[in-house]
Amino acid sequence: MTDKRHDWTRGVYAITDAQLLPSDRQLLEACRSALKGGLALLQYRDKSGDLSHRVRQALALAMMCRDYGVPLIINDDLALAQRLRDDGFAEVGLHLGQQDGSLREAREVLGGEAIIGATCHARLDLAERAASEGASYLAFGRFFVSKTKPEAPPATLDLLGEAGRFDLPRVAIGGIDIDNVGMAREAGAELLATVHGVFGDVNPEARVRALNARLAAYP
Ligand SMILES: Cc1ncc(COP(=O)(O)OP(=O)(O)O)c(N)n1
Ligand SMILES: Cc1nc(C(=O)O)sc1CCOP(=O)(O)O
Ligand SMILES: [Mg+2]
Repeated sequence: MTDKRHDWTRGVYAITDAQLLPSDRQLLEACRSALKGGLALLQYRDKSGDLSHRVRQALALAMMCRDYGVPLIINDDLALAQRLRDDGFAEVGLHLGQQDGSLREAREVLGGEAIIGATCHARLDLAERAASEGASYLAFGRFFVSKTKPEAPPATLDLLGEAGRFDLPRVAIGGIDIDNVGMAREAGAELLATVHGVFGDVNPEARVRALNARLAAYP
């Protein structure tokens, strides 16, 4: 029998953006389009602080992601991830940056199976710590010029090769797009995370397909 479980550890990791997708309708249409293109992971990233808005949008995305068999990752907010998991969305995970609370605590709360990612910037010491605290993947960046977060600290691609020693999926983030996704993959990133590379276009599905086609050249 073939194993049809979704492999979230390789491929395109799309991240939503409230400036690019301000309404519920825009967010949901764009995410459905991106999911049709074939995502490994989708992250809900919303800095509004409006709890009811965030719960409503995250719940709608969790339902949609379930239909496509793609894990939804909640940015920053352990309580929201926990709430969705308590509502039966067992595929919901969490992404934590360095200022977003304890990874160890998140692992305890969400359990051993949850996908929990960690921002490591350009630092292997942060990666080492995240790995020891139970991270499921390690995110490095920013590698290229980012429209979403131009102030993020820069990183160089050789870092990705060095991070292979942690034996966890490596995420490359920051300005990832069609012109450089192959370079980031070749340098060692299994997951290619992008906001503008997917949602900066009227046709996210076509963007994801194009990114996946580039990645297919690197088995
Ligand atoms: C996959 C991925 N990698 C890095 C980040 C950045 O997280 P963080 O440093 O906490 O910054 P914000 O996204 O919260 O502004 C991410 N979200 N996803
Ligand atoms: C959210 C985020 N974190 C980054 C980091 O380097 O930690 S770069 C970034 C923005 C990614 O958006 P885009 O694909 O449009 O550059
Ligand atoms: Mg954060």
